[in-house]
Amino acid sequence: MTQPVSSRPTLLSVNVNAVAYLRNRREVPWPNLTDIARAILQAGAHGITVHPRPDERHIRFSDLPDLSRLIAEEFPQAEFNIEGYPTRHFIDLVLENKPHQVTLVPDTPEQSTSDHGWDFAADGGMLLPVAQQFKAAGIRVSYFVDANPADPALAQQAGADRIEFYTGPYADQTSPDATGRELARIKATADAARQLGTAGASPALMMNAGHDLTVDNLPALRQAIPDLAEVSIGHAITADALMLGFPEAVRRYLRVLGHAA
Ligand SMILES: CC(=O)[C@@H](O)[C@H](O)COP(=O)(O)O
Ligand SMILES: NCC(=O)COP(=O)(O)O
Repeated sequence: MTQPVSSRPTLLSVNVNAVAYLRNRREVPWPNLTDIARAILQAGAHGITVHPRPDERHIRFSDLPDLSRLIAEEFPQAEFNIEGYPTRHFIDLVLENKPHQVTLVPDTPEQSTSDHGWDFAADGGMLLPVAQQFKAAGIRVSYFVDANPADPALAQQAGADRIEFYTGPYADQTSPDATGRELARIKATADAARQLGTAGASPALMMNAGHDLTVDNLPALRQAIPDLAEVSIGHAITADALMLGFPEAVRRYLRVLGHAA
């Protein structure tokens, strides 16, 4: 079995959907999404994630140019990651706003939040030309996947540069046994992704993770996947920020992810 390469620190991308949700309660421009994203990046986070949904219930399509410009002009080393289902409108939004990474998620418009990864047997044929279009524009493609060892190879066939583990089933368990079983599934899927790097010409698939991650459930996840490249975290870090402020909340997550912060 291919061993994890190293236990390098995992990068932190902060999802600002929840901040936009709060702003949208009123017809006022605060909390200001750009100012919050700036504070997050100044505190040391490595990137900003947004998941615009078709009803614009949190991220508005008009937020994307502002965030893209903030990163390009003030934090050129940071990563902008846009998540979503690849409708024609979403594809155009991504191409216009040129993030470093697009994470394709199989959510239907009415879904309240993400709750599963791609079914590559059903959707791989549709996804490949979409991935090729993004890659031709210089945008890295990541697919949201369930913990299933068959999926990394299928994701790669569908054009993936990376996969993002859907960590809800791991994070949301309440018994240690069930948590351990979910973690073992993620670990087996990570092993399968690493194997792709040894299978010949195909490059290794790097691994991201996200959904319901917290300072409490991250350490075991990192121990299971020492080469986890990036996590995107929104709901829990925003909850922490309400108590601590974003700069201190970001620094707490950075410490848990192996960074000196
Ligand atoms: C893909 C994923 O797990 C996150 O993007 C999550 O779904 C955030 O979306 P909401 O903020 O709309 O719940
Ligand atoms: N890709 C996952 C993400 O961006 C944030 O998910 P959550 O922390 O809000 O559950």
